Amino acid sequence: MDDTKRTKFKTLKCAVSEATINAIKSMGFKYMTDIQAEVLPKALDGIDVVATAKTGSGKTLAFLIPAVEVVVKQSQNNYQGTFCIIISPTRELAIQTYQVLQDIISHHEGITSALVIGGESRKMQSNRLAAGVHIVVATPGRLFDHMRTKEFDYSKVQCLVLDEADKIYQYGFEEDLKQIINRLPKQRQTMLFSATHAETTEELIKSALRDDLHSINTNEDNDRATVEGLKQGYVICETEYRLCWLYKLLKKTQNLKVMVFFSSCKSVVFHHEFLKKYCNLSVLCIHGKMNQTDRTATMNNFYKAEKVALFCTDLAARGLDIPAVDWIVQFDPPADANEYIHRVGRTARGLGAAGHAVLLLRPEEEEFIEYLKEAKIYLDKYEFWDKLSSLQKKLDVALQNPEFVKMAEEAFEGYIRAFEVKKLKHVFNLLTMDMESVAKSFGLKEKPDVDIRVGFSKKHRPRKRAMALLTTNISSESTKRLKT
Ligand SMILES: Nc1ncnc2c1ncn2[C@@H]1O[C@H](COP(=O)(O)OP(=O)(O)OP(=O)(O)O)[C@@H](O)[C@H]1O
Repeated sequence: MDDTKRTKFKTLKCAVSEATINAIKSMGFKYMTDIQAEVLPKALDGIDVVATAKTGSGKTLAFLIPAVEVVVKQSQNNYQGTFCIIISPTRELAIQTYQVLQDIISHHEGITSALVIGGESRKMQSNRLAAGVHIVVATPGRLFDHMRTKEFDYSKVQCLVLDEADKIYQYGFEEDLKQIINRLPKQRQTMLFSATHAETTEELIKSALRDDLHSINTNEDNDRATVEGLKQGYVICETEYRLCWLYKLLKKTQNLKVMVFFSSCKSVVFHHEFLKKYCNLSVLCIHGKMNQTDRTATMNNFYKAEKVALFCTDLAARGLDIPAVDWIVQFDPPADANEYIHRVGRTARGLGAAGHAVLLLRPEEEEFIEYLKEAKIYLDKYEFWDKLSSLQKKLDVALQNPEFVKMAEEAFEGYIRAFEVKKLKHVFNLLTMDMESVAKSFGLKEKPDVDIRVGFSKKHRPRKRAMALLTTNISSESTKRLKT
């Protein structure tokens, strides 16, 4: 859309304080994005809102502006206390939202805020909360911990924002969130934001929002699910050459900012160790097993970097707004279309932005492209490079280190386990997977001794049907193959 057809933030002057308008101006924004133009008038009127809009469409300001204005309205009354809570599914997203909030409130006098996330000092957070900060940005687990203490008085909360609502459930915070919602004052405004809509969101809407809510979905009118500025394609690669393909890609993109998605922490660790230490490439990594200090430091480095690759799990896929990411590489396939959308949403963000994405698939997985088409995601087929460098010598050096061998074996296991939880079993088929080739793709000469039928972690335990398949229906041949 050309800017002349867009609505200016200035038009909100009657409902938004001058300080907020000035803050938006200093952030460099003049026109509202579609979702902002739809949400802001309603939300500023105190109406409950459910908003679904593409990644990078500007949802953060669509809820932060009304949240700040709730506090501004209080300035005439008794100004002490927590009036707004914003809940994010991941610590990184909470940190980012908190930073944007600081940009807005820096133009206001006396509005206070706190960041309440896991991995950081409870005592310090508790002191901030006891002081009655106006706006709290939090992850659900830690927020609920504080709500069970006497120090945190949340009885004045008038506005609750649930950002990336479907993911809050998916990350296992369902119970915490239910308890939080039950404890908060019933007379409040609730806003729920997401880029994709999951069934669980419906349940949440029923339990947390008022009946006269306003529902906005700027995705519905579009004939494609991803943003216009994104050029996206896929590459078919034989399993055993996957690592060589990644190496070549990183060599070719050395002057760019790239995010590479993996399905397990262990896979991130293995690929990071090999490509950084043994291939001398410039690579960062982030995953859920790292401590919070390292996670934050890595994200800060990646924010600032102009050219580097970040290896990550889907922890980093949601909501993060990193400047100028050139390429999104999905080295391991996403679980479904929603996850695809969130991953590629880390590039081509904001009005008129551009970016690239590539999805790597094994030949058996090509049907996934049809499935994406049904979800209005259209990918070009990219040519595979005919020449890949052999990494065997480098791998042989690395494999002399027993710790590296352990990393490779764990990454192998992590890769397979990720398939257990994928819904599209006929596309991501564990039963027909050639485990020898998978082992080779982790540099291993032989399949490690991993029995994928036992020792399922709770999170990865397959549903009854899948378990029955694994234990009874499969032929002895495939049993042998599975018991790698
Ligand atoms: N009105 C605007 N004009 C121009 N750029 C904007 C505007 N509003 C937000 N942006 C920029 O667009 C980018 C994406 O915004 P934001 O992070 O809020 O997207 P989002 O919809 O929350 O995405 P996701 O679903 O991935 O979390 C940010 O860099 C932000 O600064």
